[in-house]
Amino acid sequence: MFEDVGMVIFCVSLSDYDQFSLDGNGSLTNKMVLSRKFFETIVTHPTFDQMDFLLILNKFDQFEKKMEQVSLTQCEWFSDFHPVISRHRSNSNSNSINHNPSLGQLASHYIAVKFKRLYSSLTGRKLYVSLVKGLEPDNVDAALKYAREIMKWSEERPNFSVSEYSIYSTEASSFSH
Ligand SMILES: Nc1nc2c(ncn2[C@@H]2O[C@H](COP(=O)(O)OP(=O)(O)OP(=O)(O)O)[C@@H](O)[C@H]2O)c(=O)[nH]1
Repeated sequence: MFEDVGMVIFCVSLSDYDQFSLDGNGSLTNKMVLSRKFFETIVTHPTFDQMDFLLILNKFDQFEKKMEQVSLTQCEWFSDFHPVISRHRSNSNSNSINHNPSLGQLASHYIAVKFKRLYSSLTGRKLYVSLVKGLEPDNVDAALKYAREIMKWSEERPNFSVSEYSIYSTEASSFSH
């Protein structure tokens, strides 16, 4: 715990959705569910009250590959993931904007919305999210640049709330790639 913290960057490995680990009570628990529990603890901690949070969804490269082999519903939190897939979807070039997103892109947006809804229900605030490939330095730099921008916005933010445009619904706004 530190004083003068401007924002919290919380990292989650996307590829954890089919992994298991022992929780504090010694029970085998899905690692994404463990991340969610830890996220809930940090988000509701009084030290971070009213603080901006940036969720980094890391290992997007591994995740895209894994999604082709292992269903996201392996994680109980994601049991309602039923994407509508185009037969002409592309799996490559995940950074491009296209109208046929890969399964990995659909799934990562779904996970971002899950965390955004959870965060909003706990704090009434908006969660910022960034998809990251941690082994690509430019990708990490872009996420950190996004974090600096959020801090700047929050310094400049007037004392009234402004509704923001979102293509993913209110809870799912502010999604960085
Ligand atoms: N492919 C890929 N590997 C990554 C990425 N980010 C980190 N890594 C690699 O992941 C490894 C370490 O990450 P983890 O195994 O998650 O480390 P950890 O948090 O100590 O692991 P656990 O506590 O067991 O979950 C290192 O080998 C990193 O190089 C990424 O975005 N993509």
